[in-house]
Amino acid sequence: MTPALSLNEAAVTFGSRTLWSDVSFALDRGEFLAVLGPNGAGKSTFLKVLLGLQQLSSGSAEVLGKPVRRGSNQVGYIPQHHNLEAETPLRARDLVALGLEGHKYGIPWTSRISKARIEDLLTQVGAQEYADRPVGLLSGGEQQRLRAAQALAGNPALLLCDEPLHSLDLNHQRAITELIRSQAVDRGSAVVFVTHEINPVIEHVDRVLYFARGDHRIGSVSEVMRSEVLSELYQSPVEVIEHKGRLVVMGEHAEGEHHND
Ligand SMILES: Nc1ncnc2c1ncn2[C@@H]1O[C@H](COP(=O)(O)OP(=O)(O)OP(=O)(O)O)[C@@H](O)[C@H]1O
Repeated sequence: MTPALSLNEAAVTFGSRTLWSDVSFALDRGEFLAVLGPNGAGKSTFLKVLLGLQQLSSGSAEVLGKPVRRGSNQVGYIPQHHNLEAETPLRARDLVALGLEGHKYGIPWTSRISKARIEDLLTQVGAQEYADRPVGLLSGGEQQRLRAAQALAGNPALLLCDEPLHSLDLNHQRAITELIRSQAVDRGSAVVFVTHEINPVIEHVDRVLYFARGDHRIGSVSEVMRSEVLSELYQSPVEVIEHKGRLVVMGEHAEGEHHND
């Protein structure tokens, strides 16, 4: 079967800085990839490449066997959290409906099936009680739950998530994680999940892509999240400790603390 996503010797360079290079792997339908790394390592840029918003400096990237392009309805995206303007003229349920294919033609396509899908998603993210309120008046966490529902509304083959649990309380972290997991397992979407904290999703993760210092590692959680692997990647001592099923990574450095040129 054609992979949901494949990269071949992909690299992004800004001026003299190589953000990352030589990234080659394929992600199958139903696979859950966690993307980790310190601030500025290039995680969001990786998602931008897959959204067709950032050109590769070299190599290639394909979604469902075709070169990446902007605005593909096969790709769902939960952006990094930011608050919507207070006067945004949309109700919560309209924001979710925008995730359906029909919005491309101006008006959300609200057949009975799509209405049912929207109601279902609103329930799953716990947004029923504020479904008719203006989105700009909702809290950051409430808006974030709607963004997750919106990204899933079109049943994307590839779901890209940029820190989707940010600003959510524990209960809603679990609800959104479960929604994303079921999109992968029950509907066969590939998931690329950028996060600073692997523990909330660790049981669902098939592979980890870890960026640091212009380099990367990819593999299963137990292959990548090891002291010797991350110490080599950071080129300084990093210790990975497992405690009651949680991973604690000690000694990680922010990207700004070194120069990789
Ligand atoms: N268009 C651009 N031109 C120049 N530099 C850029 C551009 N886009 C991103 N960068 C730089 O590339 C680096 C990686 O940014 P990116 O947002 O991908 O990091 P990140 O790993 O997602 O970080 P964070 O964890 O802080 O969200 C940053 O230093 C950023 O300033």
